[in-house]
Amino acid sequence: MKPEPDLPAAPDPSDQGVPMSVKIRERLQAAKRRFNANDNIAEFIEPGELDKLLDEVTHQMQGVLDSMVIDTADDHNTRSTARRVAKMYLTEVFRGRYVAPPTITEFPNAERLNELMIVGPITVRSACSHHFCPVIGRLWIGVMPNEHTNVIGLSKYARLAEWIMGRPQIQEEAVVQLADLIQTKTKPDGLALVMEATHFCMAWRGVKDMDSKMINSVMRGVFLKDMNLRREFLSLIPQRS
Ligand SMILES: Nc1nc2c(ncn2[C@@H]2O[C@H](COP(=O)(O)OP(=O)(O)OP(=O)(O)O)[C@@H](O)[C@H]2O)c(=O)[nH]1
Repeated sequence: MKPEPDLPAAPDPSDQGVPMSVKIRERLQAAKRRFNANDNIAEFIEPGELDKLLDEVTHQMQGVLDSMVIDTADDHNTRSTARRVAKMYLTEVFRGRYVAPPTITEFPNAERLNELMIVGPITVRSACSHHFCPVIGRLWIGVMPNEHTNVIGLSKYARLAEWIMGRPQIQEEAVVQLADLIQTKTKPDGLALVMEATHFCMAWRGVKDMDSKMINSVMRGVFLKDMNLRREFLSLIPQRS
C-alpha cells in the first residue's frame, strides 16, 4: 500500500549508511513540504532520529572547526565544542524546528467574554536566518475575543511564542507565523502583535550599531477596522525602551 503523501515514509532497511538528514529531507520532498529555516519539521522525524541527527551535526561541526584551523585535539576549551554547538542548535535555540507544538488546552468562552486582553512583555529569543546571530526582544499580544473564541491559559501564549521563535527567523515572518498560530488556536475577532527586538547581527558584527531595534506589528480583524481599539491596545502597552 502506498504511504499517505503527508506522512513520513516507513523506514527502509536499505537506508543503512544514509545520513539522517538525507532521509528526513527525502520524506519532506516526497510530501512536497517546505523545509525553510523557520519551518517546523517534527512530523518527519521519527522517535530516536533526533539523536542520530545530533551525531551527524556534531560530525559536520567538527569539520567546520577543523577548517577554521582550531586544534580541538589539544585545545581543552574546544575539545567538545562541536558536540556543544550541535546540541545547542538542535535541542535548545532551534528546538522549535524539530519538536511538535506545545500542548495547549483550549476552554470554551463560557462567559462570552468580549473585552480586550493583552499579554506581555513576553521575552523573545531567536536568531536571524542570515548569520545565526541572536535576536533578543519582547512581544505583546492583544486578543479581542468573541463567543466562539477558545480561551487558552496565559502561559500558553509564551509557549507558542517560544516554539515559533526557536528557529532561525526573520522578524517580519516570525510575527506573522505566530499570529497565524494564535489565530488558528483561538479564533478571535481581532488579534494584535507587537514585537521589538535587538538583532545581534547588527550589534556584534556588520554595522556594529548597539542601539537600534526593529519594531513590527501585525493587526488582524477588528484591530484593522477599529482605530479606537488599535489605539487602546497600543496605549496599554507599557512604554517601550
Ligand atoms: N528584514 C530583516 N533583516 C534582517 C533581520 N535580521 C537580520 N537582518 C538583516 O539581514 C541582512 C543580511 O544581509 P546581507 O547583505 O546578505 O549580509 P551582510 O553582507 O553580512 O550584511 P551586513 O549585515 O550589512 O554586513 C543584514 O542587513 C541584517 O541586518 C530581520 O529579522 N529582518
